[in-house]
Amino acid sequence: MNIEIGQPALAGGLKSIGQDIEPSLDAGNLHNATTASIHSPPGNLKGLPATAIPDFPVKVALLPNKGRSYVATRDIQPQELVFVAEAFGTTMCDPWLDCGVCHYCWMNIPDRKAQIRLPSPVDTSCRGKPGRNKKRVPAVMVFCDDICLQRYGPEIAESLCRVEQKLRRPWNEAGARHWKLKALAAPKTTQEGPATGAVSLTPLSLTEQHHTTLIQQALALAGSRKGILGLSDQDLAGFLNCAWGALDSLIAEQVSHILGTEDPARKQDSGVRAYTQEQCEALFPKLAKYLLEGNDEATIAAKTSDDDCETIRLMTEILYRRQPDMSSIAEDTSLDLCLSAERSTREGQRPVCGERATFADYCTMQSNELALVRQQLGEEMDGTDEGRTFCTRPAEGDHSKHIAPWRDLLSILPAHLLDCFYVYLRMRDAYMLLALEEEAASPTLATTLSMDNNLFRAMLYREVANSFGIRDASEELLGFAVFPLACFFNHSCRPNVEKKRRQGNKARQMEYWSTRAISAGEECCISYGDISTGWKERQERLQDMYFFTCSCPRCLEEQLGSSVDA
Ligand SMILES: C[S@@+](CC[C@H](N)C(=O)[O-])C[C@H]1O[C@@H](n2cnc3c(N)ncnc32)[C@H](O)[C@@H]1O
Repeated sequence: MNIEIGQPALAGGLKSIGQDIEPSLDAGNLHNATTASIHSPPGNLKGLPATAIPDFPVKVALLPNKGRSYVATRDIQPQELVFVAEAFGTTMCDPWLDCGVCHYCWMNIPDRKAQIRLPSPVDTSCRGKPGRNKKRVPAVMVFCDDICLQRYGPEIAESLCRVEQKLRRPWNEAGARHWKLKALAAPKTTQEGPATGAVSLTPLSLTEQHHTTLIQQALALAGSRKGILGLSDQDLAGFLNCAWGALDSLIAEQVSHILGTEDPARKQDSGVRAYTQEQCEALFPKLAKYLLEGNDEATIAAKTSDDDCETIRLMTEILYRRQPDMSSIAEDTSLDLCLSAERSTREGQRPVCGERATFADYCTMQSNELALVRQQLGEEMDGTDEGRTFCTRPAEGDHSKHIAPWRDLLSILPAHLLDCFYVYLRMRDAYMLLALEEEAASPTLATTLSMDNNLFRAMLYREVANSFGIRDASEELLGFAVFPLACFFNHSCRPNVEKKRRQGNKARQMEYWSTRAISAGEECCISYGDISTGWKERQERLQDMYFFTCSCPRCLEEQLGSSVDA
């Protein structure tokens, strides 16, 4: 097996391929940097062979029009090991989950008899309500042996299987009827007058606002699809914060109805459950039905797609691996996306090391939210500005008139965002049901799986253009992995570094080797996938998948050649 940077995992799921989109603020601020600044040298190599990389050869620099990049701290010889990184989050493609590829080391399992399959045939983890039989669930993760399972983390593996089980539960019309949306009008004070466009971008203040107020604010920023495409980076981030904030506000409102927490008397009476299992199971399907189809007559998607499950598995693994460094990242879970470029620049100055990555390192990676939203919307519009139309007839018996403002917003949102909403609702549904099952048994689970839109987006849009495809010897794509500490290797069509996955029990580690002599101060680049194609094809692919065009010496030569030929 070898590994190469590949299509972002979302390419198969939420992301659909597009072209010719301007770089966003997330990447843009960094790209516009005018001076190259070289940052601190790397730290030690805890957990990795200390002697492997003497006199650490690379450090992070901020390069004009390229963002952060690794550059050589000294002359590097050909065939030198320059960096080692360990995977932080991984996700295996659906067809491979259950068929002899180890979830820890990604190798074919030589000894099928010794392999470990999770969940075990009788699912002891499925606690459910007292009196319910323990269910048999399909195996979704396979490990070579107990060593691989221990290295991966048995608790994480078990939880992933349980999340998967919830994700795969069917959402059906009959089930959704167990919950009627009980949306209330926005408080009078916040409804007065149209929004001015001066939107507060602080997520904390957003979460406290009523969803209809947030919708007004979003629509004041952009009332059409064309309007969204025309927004500055700052305003697009504000628009997205309002749209996502409205979704969270609506979810919080519905959850508080179900849990009875809007009623202080019921809240105090903690011994009595204010909700039924059916109500809880119906909540998110109902929301999806109203919001994403916008039409009470339509049917809801019965099951989460395999691709979306892949994305959610990756995020769930990251959430679990976040635990040890959660305290240091507490502030960052409510990221203001507008600040992400500034954050990234600042954090690029931290020492880079070969240590095991943390969630903070994950958040240091470049977010590609604005670039992807623009790309997807531009492609979808394809010259027209027509929104979707929704059935506006209120459903009988439902308090849907307060949901109606959603239709104005939903009719102009990029389809990509609706797909993200759907995945988010699926994820929140799975996490809520698991947390309710576990409320007595595992108080930590609710904390681990607590999720809001800021955390979801922080994880989702950093995976985009930063994950590596994992391929076997025959180039079959097995899955994706994120190596946050290696994410500063920029692309060149004439790379001077190549990556090789380690073998055996270090197979989650990636080595980066120089392919030729590199001078001190020179940029160290890998190639993002296939570079055997022609200049035009390469540029289209890089723009499409990574939001930039390459201007390496080879590209400049070939571009010149093609214009001379023409
Ligand atoms: C894996 S990240 C590399 C680190 C990134 N430069 C940063 O500051 O976080 C990939 C992103 O870096 C930028 N990038 C990589 N190679 C580039 C190049 N040759 N020219 C311009 N931008 C590049 C693109 O924005 C791309 O989406």
